[in-house]
Amino acid sequence: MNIALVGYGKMGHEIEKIARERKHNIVSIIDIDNQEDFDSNDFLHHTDVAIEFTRPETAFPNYMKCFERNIPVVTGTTGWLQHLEKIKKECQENKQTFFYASNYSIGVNLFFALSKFLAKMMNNFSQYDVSIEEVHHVHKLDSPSGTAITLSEGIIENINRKTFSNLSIRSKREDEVPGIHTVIYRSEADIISIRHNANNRKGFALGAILAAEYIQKKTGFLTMNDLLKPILI
Ligand SMILES: NC(=O)C1=CN([C@@H]2O[C@H](COP(=O)(O)OP(=O)(O)OC[C@H]3O[C@@H](n4cnc5c(N)ncnc54)[C@H](O)[C@@H]3O)[C@@H](O)[C@H]2O)C=CC1
Ligand SMILES: O=C(O)C1=N[C@H](C(=O)O)C[C@H](O)C1
Repeated sequence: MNIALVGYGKMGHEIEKIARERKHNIVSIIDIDNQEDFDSNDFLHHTDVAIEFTRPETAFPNYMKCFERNIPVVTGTTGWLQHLEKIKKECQENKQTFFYASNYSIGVNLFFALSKFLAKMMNNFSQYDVSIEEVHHVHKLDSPSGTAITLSEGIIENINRKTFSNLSIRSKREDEVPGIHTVIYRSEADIISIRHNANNRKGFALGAILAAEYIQKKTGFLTMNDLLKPILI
């Protein structure tokens, strides 16, 4: 598979390593200083997928640049969801290919499923109040994290008494923490919590490559639910 990396920061570098281990080719690397490479021969004619990890405000313009050139996109950038409907429309009306996950780690996606299952049970136990905590490195630009937003959606879908306005999400920024997410249920009598703690960025990078492999010859708006459907209960 021929990959273009859009964004060559912490995630871009990690994805490059895993892509090469899996014998994929990196045909172009586009960062802030070489935007003209969106019109290079390699990007236009030799790219099977663009893997985009940049910044909240640059993500949507980058997606549009890829769509204008009919290049499929796998992205993990968070903090751009105000544009979600426009992206879905592009996929539907112009047959573009777009894969987004707020978190590509397989472990986090198991954690999402576990959190939904717990929320479904907690719908019957109103003595518990639920909240989310997330901790990330000090360089993170968006808050709350994309992962915390996905966790909150899974909880709100399953607990009738919970809405976006009464579900508390606490965000902390500390040192170089790759990402910790905790869902906490507190009652007067006890506390139940479940946590995912990323040791490094390898799981995010591998998941993004798996998504890029998965979307080959597919069109539409795709997520980890599509990728993991055969293996998640
Ligand atoms: N979905 C997931 O599993 C994960 C998502 N992320 C998200 O991915 C994004 C990137 O994370 P990191 O790599 O840690 O950030 P980073 O700050 O290390 O790297 C971002 C890179 O994008 C470049 N960039 C800025 N504007 C650009 C533009 N217009 N075009 C191309 N490149 C541009 C920067 O120069 C930098 O090299 C963040 O939004 C973060 O929240 C991070 C880890 C996992
Ligand atoms: O910025 C990060 O680093 C991460 N961002 C994603 C998020 O916002 O949830 C995924 C992961 O937690 C790392």
